[in-house]
Amino acid sequence: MMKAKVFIYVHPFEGMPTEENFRLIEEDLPPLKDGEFLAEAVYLSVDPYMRAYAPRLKVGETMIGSQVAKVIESKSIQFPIGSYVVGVFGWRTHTVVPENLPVSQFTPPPVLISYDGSVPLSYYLGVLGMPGATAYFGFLDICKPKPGETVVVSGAAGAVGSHVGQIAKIKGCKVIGIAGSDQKCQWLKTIGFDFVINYKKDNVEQALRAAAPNGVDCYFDNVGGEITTTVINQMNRFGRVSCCGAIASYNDNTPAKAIASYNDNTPAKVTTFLLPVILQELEFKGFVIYTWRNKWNEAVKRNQEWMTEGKLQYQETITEGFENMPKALIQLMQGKNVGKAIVKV
Ligand SMILES: NC(=O)C1=CN([C@@H]2O[C@H](COP(=O)(O)OP(=O)(O)OC[C@H]3O[C@@H](n4cnc5c(N)ncnc54)[C@H](OP(=O)(O)O)[C@@H]3O)[C@@H](O)[C@H]2O)C=CC1
Ligand SMILES: C/C=C/C(C)=O
Repeated sequence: MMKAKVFIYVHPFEGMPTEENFRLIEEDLPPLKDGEFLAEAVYLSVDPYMRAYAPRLKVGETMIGSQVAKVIESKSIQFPIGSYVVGVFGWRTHTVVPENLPVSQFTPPPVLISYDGSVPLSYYLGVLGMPGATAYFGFLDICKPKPGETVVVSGAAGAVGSHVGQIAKIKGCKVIGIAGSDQKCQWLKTIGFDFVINYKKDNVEQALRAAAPNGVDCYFDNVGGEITTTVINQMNRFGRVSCCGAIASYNDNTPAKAIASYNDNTPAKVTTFLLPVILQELEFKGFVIYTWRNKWNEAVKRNQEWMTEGKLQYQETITEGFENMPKALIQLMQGKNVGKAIVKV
């Protein structure tokens, strides 16, 4: 009988995730029924939404997450043995998957990868996967950048942010990245960002005024909190804000704190960006990337072309060993990843 290693969510998060929030168990897997396949994880994705989403899980449920897996047994014509698949199977080494897995807002159906060996399989969890599609559609469809415009990206050295900044350069924009270390800022310069701000060291308000003396036209927001208030207060009329993530508040459990500044959790502070939204007539749009599920291939194809053309650089932070999933998530929340965070089984 096949056994799976599985991380379950055993203690609800309070603040930063800890190893105690999870327990590693072994699960006996049943034999396959018609229409099912057995997926063996090769790489697992480590994403901020895991911290944000997990409070919706019941204690004892499998942690949510996606993976690239190899089909090692199959009773499904759609998913033959030897093929590779990307699926939201959770933090598990092995999974029996029905080919018609129920779909929800955060759990798209498993997708076969047309894998030719030209890039590592892990890229399908990053630049050629969900974060790559997030950068592509979340920036182009919502910010609608024009050549010559000034674009600010927060969380700039992460999987999504580093990609958005490079698309903005491809589109002829001036790009300012905000990230949490000098090492990250240095890397952003090497991949083409025009200006960088280390929000842990610099005065963001002043540094942004210096980098964008004519104001900001597009803001791709990965973090929320005080950085967002600061950027929105420097936006030009008819500017566009793509509200992608709010990681600055993911470790706060109370809704009031979750929308307020991460430094000064007074709910009143949140109103300080509503006036510029109104007076500058800004477009402010939140999104969940799976809404673009039916156009996914457009992003994969374009991102692949940009990589081949040398216009899109990509970096991963890879942690070895399935048992290190909790550690990798904690490190991501601490800002220790550069580019896409991945666990190799
Ligand atoms: N709407 C959607 O459909 C999607 C949304 N997202 C969101 O996009 C954002 C980026 O995701 P992704 O690129 O995968 O993750 P990243 O690779 O950017 O990793 C997270 C980074 O966030 C930064 N960070 C952590 N805490 C804070 C804080 N308090 N304030 C500012 N920055 C912080 C850290 O970098 P640093 O050292 O710079 O602090 C850390 O490395 C997340 O908010 C995520 O939830 C992602 C995918 C889809
Ligand atoms: C699909 C991912 C969503 C967030 C908020 O990270």
